[in-house]
Amino acid sequence: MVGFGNHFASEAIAGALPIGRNSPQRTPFGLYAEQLSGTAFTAPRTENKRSWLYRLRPTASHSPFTVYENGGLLRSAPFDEEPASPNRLRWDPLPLPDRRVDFVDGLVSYGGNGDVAMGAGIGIHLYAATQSMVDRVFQNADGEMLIVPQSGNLRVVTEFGVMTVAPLSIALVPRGVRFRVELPEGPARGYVCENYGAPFRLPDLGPIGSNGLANPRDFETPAAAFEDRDVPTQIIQKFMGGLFETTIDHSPFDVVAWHGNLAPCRYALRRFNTINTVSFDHPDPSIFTVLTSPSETPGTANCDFVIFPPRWMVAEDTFRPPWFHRNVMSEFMGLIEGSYDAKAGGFAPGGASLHNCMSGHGPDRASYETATAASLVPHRIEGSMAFMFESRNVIRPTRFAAQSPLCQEDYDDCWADFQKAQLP
Ligand SMILES: O=C(O)Cc1cc(O)ccc1O
Ligand SMILES: [Fe+2]
Repeated sequence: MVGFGNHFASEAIAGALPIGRNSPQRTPFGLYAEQLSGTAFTAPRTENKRSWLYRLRPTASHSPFTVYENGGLLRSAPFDEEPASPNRLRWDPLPLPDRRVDFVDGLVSYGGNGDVAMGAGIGIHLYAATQSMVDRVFQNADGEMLIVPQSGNLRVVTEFGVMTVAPLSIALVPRGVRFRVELPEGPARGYVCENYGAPFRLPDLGPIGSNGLANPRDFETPAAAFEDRDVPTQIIQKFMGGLFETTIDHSPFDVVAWHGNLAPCRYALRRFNTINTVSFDHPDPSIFTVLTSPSETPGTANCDFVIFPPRWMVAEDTFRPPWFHRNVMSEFMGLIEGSYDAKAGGFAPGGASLHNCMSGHGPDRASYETATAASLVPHRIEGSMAFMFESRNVIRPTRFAAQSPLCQEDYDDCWADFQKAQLP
């Protein structure tokens, strides 16, 4: 079903969805009606998100959660394992584990900001998984999950239905929605932005007008699909930064029908309507925002999800790659495929970089030299997809990220030995 944030109605069995009311005295087939809220009941109508789920058994029926110790590298805000540092960081790609690890156990946190307890900030994770989740599901009370596959297809089974998500697509799973990640074609790797703050939404378009960037109808939400499987199923819940587990005696993907505007969706990044200069100068990358999680300060995002898709570069008398800059916002970047126009080397698909508040960065020396010498004919950037999680607050690396051998010790060298400008 298409449309970002639309009000959908879907039933996997005809007649399962109550008509004209949410909670009739007796529901069709004796299904259990359950409301899932994504915003406060009293949030303004334009922001309000909730869905009604009609399921074989109530979610409420379960025994207490106990601590889940997976010894893994998943961390949460506040990110205070390492002292804050203004240094620029870049990482080689995260290798696939040589053992059997699923999506949940394969999450490795690189950093983040804010505080889960305050519902503010983000957690940034990479995943590297070699096996499907089997009879276990994940539920995140701390935030919604923006999943950015880099290699390997994911089959994301959710309470609302099933989505196949391939590299160059993203999936957005709302806070609290249970899901299971299967790897239908083998190992998978990618990035996750765990958003503790306001749910991601489409950015305003201002003078761009009523179309462009990510168009609402290109977001796809699965139709209702359910499992009627009475097998022990482990629920792993992330709550206030910790992982907890309980086991129920059936699949929680037992939602036969649902309606509402809170639901998972996927989006193919190649559908992005990239808008850029047709005259001169390199515009600010906000022109490439796919989704934004606003903060309380207008125009100052808790997180922007920004992509750098294939596009024509036509700017005249312009240094075309990203310029040198110092940004009040903090920038975590990843690369899905190809190469990035500000970095001639060292930023590989599956790798990552972090340029925090006021840290000088920009084109490396090789990119600078190429771009200042290039003939400014129309040029197409092809086969490349970088992205950025850009946040109003400093992104603190985890101990793993700061101390891992993947962290490139020589990153600063890419900006060494620029020739001094020559005055007349
Ligand atoms: O630092 C980066 O590479 C991201 C970025 C890209 C761009 O086109 C302009 C500014 C910016 O921060
Ligand atoms: Fe930048």
